[in-house]
Amino acid sequence: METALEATGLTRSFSGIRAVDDVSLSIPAGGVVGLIGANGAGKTTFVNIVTGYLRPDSGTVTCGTRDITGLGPRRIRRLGVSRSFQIPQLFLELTVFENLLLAVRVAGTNRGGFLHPLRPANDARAQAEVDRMIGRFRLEPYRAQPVGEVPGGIRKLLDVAMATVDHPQVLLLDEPTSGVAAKEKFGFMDLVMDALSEERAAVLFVEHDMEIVRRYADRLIVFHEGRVLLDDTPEHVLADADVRRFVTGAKA
Ligand SMILES: Nc1ncnc2c1ncn2[C@@H]1O[C@H](COP(=O)(O)OP(=O)(O)OP(=O)(O)O)[C@@H](O)[C@H]1O
Repeated sequence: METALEATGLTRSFSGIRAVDDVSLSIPAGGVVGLIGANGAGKTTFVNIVTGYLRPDSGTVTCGTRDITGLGPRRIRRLGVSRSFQIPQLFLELTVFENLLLAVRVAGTNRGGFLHPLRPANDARAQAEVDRMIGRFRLEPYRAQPVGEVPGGIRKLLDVAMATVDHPQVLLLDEPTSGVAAKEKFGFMDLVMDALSEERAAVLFVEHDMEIVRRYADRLIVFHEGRVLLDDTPEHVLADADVRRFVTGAKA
């Protein structure tokens, strides 16, 4: 199967502590992979390295056949690896439409070269891409509302939509359901996963909610103290004694 993203031997220390320690993993094109682990296991550090927010001390990251190790976040975004954040990074005074337009400009793979993110909204292609995302993520009712006035769940959805503009090959979602009301989490994930599947993006999502990983991941990777403890089907991983002991806290 074609590989969308591959990390090999990634290592990163902070003050002598190995937050990510010789991690190798791959995400197949179109795959949906969950990443779990206790607090401090290195999940966010891994996502930050892959998306260019942190440099690794050693190791490589490739997207398709392209080596993206150590490139900056914008460059990596343009090469097809995108992310959302645990706490959405949005402009609260701007509308949903305007936030998406900024995301399209920043993603800026746009055939004509780089567009300044704050240029007036006058190019048809960018607006068409925004309209496509508004439809894909069912954001039409909120289109003209300032983001500061929309519900938290809609902000999370908008954050994922902003990460999805311009056809990324791989999306890394950092705790997509944190901040989403418990009764809305499945509806939220159904919408997100359907949209990402339609976009044919591979997904790696960091998640603490085991109901969510069981339902949406077709493979699960477990981090423990910066290393890959297990990489298998959700069924096998969630039944594993070490995973129960170190991560999920469930009794064997
Ligand atoms: N910028 C930093 N400076 C110093 N230490 C850091 C930094 N970022 C992460 N760490 C440390 O690296 C280790 C891994 O942290 P990381 O945030 O990647 O874990 P995590 O699995 O994402 O945890 P959580 O589930 O709580 O978000 C922790 O010991 C953390 O304290």
